[in-house]
Amino acid sequence: MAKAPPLTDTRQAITQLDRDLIDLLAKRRALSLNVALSKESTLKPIRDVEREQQLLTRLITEGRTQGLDAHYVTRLFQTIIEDSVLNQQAFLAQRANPDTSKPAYRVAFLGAKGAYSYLASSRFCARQGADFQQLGCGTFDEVIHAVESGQADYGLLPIENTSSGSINEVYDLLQHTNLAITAETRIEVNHCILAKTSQPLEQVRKVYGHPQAISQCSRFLKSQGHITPVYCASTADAMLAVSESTDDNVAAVGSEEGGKAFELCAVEKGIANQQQNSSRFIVVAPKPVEVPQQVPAKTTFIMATGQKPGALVDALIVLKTHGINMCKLESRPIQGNLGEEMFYVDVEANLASQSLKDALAQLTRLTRFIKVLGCYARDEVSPVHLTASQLTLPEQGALNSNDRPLSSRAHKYDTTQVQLGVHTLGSEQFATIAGPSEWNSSIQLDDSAKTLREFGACALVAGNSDITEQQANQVASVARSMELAYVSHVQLPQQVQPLSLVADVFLLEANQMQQHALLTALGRSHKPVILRRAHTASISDWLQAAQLIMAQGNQQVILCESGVQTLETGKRLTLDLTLVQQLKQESHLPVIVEPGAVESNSQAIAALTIAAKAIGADGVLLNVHPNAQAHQLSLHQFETLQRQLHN
Ligand SMILES: C=C(O[C@@H]1C=C(C(=O)O)C=C[C@H]1O)C(=O)O
Repeated sequence: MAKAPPLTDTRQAITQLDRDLIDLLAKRRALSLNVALSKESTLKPIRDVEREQQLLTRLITEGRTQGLDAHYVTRLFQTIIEDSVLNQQAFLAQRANPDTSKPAYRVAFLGAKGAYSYLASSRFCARQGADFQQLGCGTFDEVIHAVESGQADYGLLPIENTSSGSINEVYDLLQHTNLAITAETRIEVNHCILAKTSQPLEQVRKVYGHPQAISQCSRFLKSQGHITPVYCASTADAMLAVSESTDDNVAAVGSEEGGKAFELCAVEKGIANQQQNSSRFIVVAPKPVEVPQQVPAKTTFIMATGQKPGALVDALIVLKTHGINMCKLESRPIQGNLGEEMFYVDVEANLASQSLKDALAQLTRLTRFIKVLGCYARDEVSPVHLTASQLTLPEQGALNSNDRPLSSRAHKYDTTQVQLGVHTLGSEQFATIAGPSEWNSSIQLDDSAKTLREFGACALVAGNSDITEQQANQVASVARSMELAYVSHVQLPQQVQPLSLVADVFLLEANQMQQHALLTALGRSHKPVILRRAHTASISDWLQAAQLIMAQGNQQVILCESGVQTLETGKRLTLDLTLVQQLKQESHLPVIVEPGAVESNSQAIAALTIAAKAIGADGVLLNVHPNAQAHQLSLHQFETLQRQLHN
């Protein structure tokens, strides 16, 4: 075997490479400011998605020749591009507002070093290229006062969190200040349990935290019966309380990064109810700013409509007729005017644009009160997404698709039939694949499987993609004893072969549809694959993913429609049943639907299942559990549904 070079030498070489990377990144950033300057004179928008797509596609191809994975290259460059866009925006915004530029900003925020507001403030200053002079405050009121009195240049206030929602106190304060909103900034919130010493979680007795932080982690904290939550005025206060406590078994809720300011260590990470948890902050200043037209802008205004029926609708129609997109609407009681509401509206438009000027003029005629709180640059760069075909390259040895995709009716006319236990999927009969996503005991799993079998299910699916090998074996043996096919989740390419020994069918999560290596490995296996459509993928992306599997040899692909992302805010999905017909015309692959992915209500799940059958789907995938919760059916509801389906 070749001898490894000395560790210190290799590390030195890596350190040097990292330095070069930093140099290169700084050079790239400087160049992007030149681009911003040309866009300033040509009035071209900062964002150029087409250029980003070309750039990513080229980098992916180049990366591949050097053995770098497409997703790795994409992730890296999405981050680089995000920085480049935000940096260009801040640069042009400063040039448009030269009097705001200073070498250092005094920023007032809630709490002290370590708080999320502190992290957001320092990020805001860094983006503007200014030093951060911190002015920690005890309340939101004090933050506003610090800016109004001239003690601070800017105030930073959290306005909403993806998990706990809007921060009412801040909305209420905005009604009474003359400060303007001049910027927004967003930070990822990664809540941890922070203690003075590294210790097992079981030893922690008390957890200090800001009420917002505690509510964002309510599920985790409830599951830890031995921990009592204690409210503090800010996250920084919570950390301070822990660092000054003589009791080692108290802890704080906060970010790992913030905890370092108090020498606290994370004894548990990722404890928020929502995996993706971010907070949006607004920046307030004495004077409003202008946003250059090349920069995507947002404007916030408040209005009180009359109390007659439809007054709010009338106001919103004004935005619609001027082609203005509203991205947030919040209402708060008007203090002192019982029963009256003030509406806070965020729109994606520049205050300098004619359409917003006209809309606001019309609104002043309709409302009893209206005031613009500010216009500022949008702090959001949604990453460009490449299609599956851009992310993948044909593999050597793979079947050549020519111009007839392997999934198409042009390639094969007859519907593909897949054997699932005793059932033939793709035949005239509608198939039911069902099972619990979790179970408490093997008796419960056994009983569930028995009912499912008795009422016509042909395959058992249990657990989720985190299922352990032991659990998979348990489900497989229950399925076998009931003559049900075992549908197994699979996450990684290396699991495909060992799981093939127990699984009858593989099931992919929607977000795995674009995982090239996994699809390739499944294409080489001999077990049918249920391919869920990614929630943002088009039909052609979906069939491309099927092509990838089929090109490796495995022709047994089942398409599973589990909803596409709508244009609604949040993560709302919609299930387009008309698509089943379209798919069945285009493709010979069997199609099943998963209504529980988009509907939480059991009656709606049942109705969608019946509709799916009526429209020609080959089967359904259902989450069935003895103690059914949202998105699930109880065993009894399953039984009723099956009777309806087979009548
Ligand atoms: C730098 C530019 O501006 C933006 C940033 C890009 C980048 O960092 O590569 C690419 C396209 C634009 O969205 C550009 O237009 O070239």
